[in-house]
Amino acid sequence: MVRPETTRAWTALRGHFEAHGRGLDLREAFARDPGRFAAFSLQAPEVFADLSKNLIDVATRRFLLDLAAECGLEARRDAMFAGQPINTTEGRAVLHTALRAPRGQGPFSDDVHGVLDRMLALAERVRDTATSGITDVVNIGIGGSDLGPAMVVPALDAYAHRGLRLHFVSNVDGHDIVPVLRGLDPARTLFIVASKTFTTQETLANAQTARAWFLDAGPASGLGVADIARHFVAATTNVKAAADFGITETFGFWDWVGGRYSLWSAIGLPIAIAIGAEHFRALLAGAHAMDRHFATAPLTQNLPVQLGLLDVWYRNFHGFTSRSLAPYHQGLKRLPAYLQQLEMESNGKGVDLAGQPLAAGSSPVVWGEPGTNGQHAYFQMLHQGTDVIPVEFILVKMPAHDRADLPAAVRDSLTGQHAKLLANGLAQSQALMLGKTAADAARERPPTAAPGADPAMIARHRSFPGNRPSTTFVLDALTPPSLGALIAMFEHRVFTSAAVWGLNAFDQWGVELGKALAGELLPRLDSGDATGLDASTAGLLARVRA
Ligand SMILES: O=P(O)(O)OC[C@H]1O[C@H](O)[C@H](O)[C@@H](O)[C@@H]1O
Repeated sequence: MVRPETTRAWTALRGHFEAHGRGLDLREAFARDPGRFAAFSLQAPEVFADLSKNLIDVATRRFLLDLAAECGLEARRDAMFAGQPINTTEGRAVLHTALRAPRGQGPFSDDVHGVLDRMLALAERVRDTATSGITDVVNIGIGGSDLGPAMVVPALDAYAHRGLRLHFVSNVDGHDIVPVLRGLDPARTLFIVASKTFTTQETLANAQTARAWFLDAGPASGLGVADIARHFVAATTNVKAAADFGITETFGFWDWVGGRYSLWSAIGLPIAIAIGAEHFRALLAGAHAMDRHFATAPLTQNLPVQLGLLDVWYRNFHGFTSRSLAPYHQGLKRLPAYLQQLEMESNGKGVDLAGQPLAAGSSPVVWGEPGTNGQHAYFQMLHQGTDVIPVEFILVKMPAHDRADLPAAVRDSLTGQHAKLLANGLAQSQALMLGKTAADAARERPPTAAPGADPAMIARHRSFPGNRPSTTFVLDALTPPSLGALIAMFEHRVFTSAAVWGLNAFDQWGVELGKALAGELLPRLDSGDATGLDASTAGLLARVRA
C-alpha cells in the first residue's frame, strides 16, 4: 500500500494547487477555453456528467490520474472484481458487483441467481394481489437493510404496483412502527425482516413488536401463530437466527455483500415487490453496465474514477469538508440519506489499511435535499456563506408524471412544472459559478431594501462571490436501469477515493462503541445505578429516569 502523501503526484498536486488551483477562476476558464464544457463532460452508461464547473484544469486532471496510478487504483479495483479479500480487517471479499452480473458471469453466479430467482418469484406472487390478498408490505430493517430499498421504491414510483403500499420501519422507537401498523389488516400484510446479521437491536425489537401485533390482531381474521410463516419473510445471511424467530421463508445473501452495498441482494425484496421482477432485473442491468464502465473505461473517460479523484482534490487540497447533493427529482428525496451511509460509513475512517493514522482528511460530510426545496432553505449559505461547498445537481430530462390517464389540463400543467424544475436546477449551478459583483448589485433597485439605507452597503449584502464549484448529472429519465447505473456510479466513486486514501471502505468498526455502551446503559435505565459513569452521563441518566 502506498501512502498518497508520499507520491510524486501528491507533491505535484500540492505545487499545482498553490500555483493554479487555489486561484482558478471558473469564469475566466470558460472565457479562455470555448471547449471547456466538452473537455470536462463525460458520458457513462445512462449518466451524463458535466464536470466543467469544477475547480480543475487539464493539469489537475493529469496529476490526479498520476496519483491514482501511483496508489494502485486499477490493481485494487481489479482485486475487488476478482473477489480477493480486500476487506482486510474482516478478511472478506467485496462482491456486490457479482449480484448484478448476468447469469453465468461473475463469481458465485449460481448462488446469486438461485436466490434472485426465488426472491423474484415471491415478489411476483405477492404482486398477484387477487391471489395473494396482500395490500401492504412492511420492511423492517435499518442502515443498509433499510436505506437502499427506502430510497429506490419512491424513486421508481412510476413503475410501482398500484395495489400495494410499501412501508419502511427502521428506528427502535415506537413512533416509527406504531403509525405504520395503524390501520393495517394482518391478513393483508407481509412483513419483511431485513437484517444481514439478524442481530441488530432495532430490527429485532421492531420484528418482535410486529409479531406481537400480528398475534393480537390476527385472531379477528382467523390468523394465529401458524400463519406467521406466511406473513413474515426474512432477508439475511443468518438463516438460523431467522428460523429461531419463527421465519421459515428466508432469502439469503453472503458476507461478501456489505450492508450499504446490499440493495442488489435479497435486501432488495421490497423493491422487487414494488416494481416487479422485470424492472428489478433492469435495475441490476443498469448497475452492471456501470460496473463494466468502471472496470474497463480508460481512466480519463471513467466517470466514477474522475468523481473519486475530484473528491480527493477538494478534500485534501482545497480543504473542503462537505459536499451537498441536490437531486432535482422528488423521487430521489432519500438519495442524500442513502449516500450518507454509502460514503460516510465507507470512507469515514482515520487510519489506513495498515492501521496507521491518515495524513490527510478522508470522507467529506454528504448532505442535501431535493431541489427546489433546498433552494428555499440552505442555498443561501451555499451562495453567500463563508464556506465553499461543492454541489452536485441531478437533472432528469423526461418526467414520468405526465401519464396518459391524467386529464389533459393536469398534464399540461405538470409539463410546465417540469420546465420550471429544470430551469431552477440549471440556474443554481450557473448562479454558484457566476456570482454577482457589488458593482452589478449596485445597479439594482431592490424593492425590499430598507428605505434610506446606504446603497453601497446594500450592494455588498446583495453581491455573490461566485466561482463556487458544482457538478451536474443528467439522466434521460429516472428508470430502473438509469437509477441502477447512478447508484453504482456513487459506489465506485467511493471506492476510488478510498483506494487513493489507502483506507478500508468496507468495514464499520466506528459504529461498535456506541452499541456496546447502549448495552451497558440499558439495565441502568431500570436500576438507576450510575456507578462508574462520567458525571454528565450520570446526570442525564437521572434526568431521563425522573
Ligand atoms: O443488516 P443489519 O445486520 O441489521 O445491519 C444494519 C446496519 O447496522 C450496522 O450497525 C451497520 O452500521 C450498518 O452497516 C448496517 O447496515
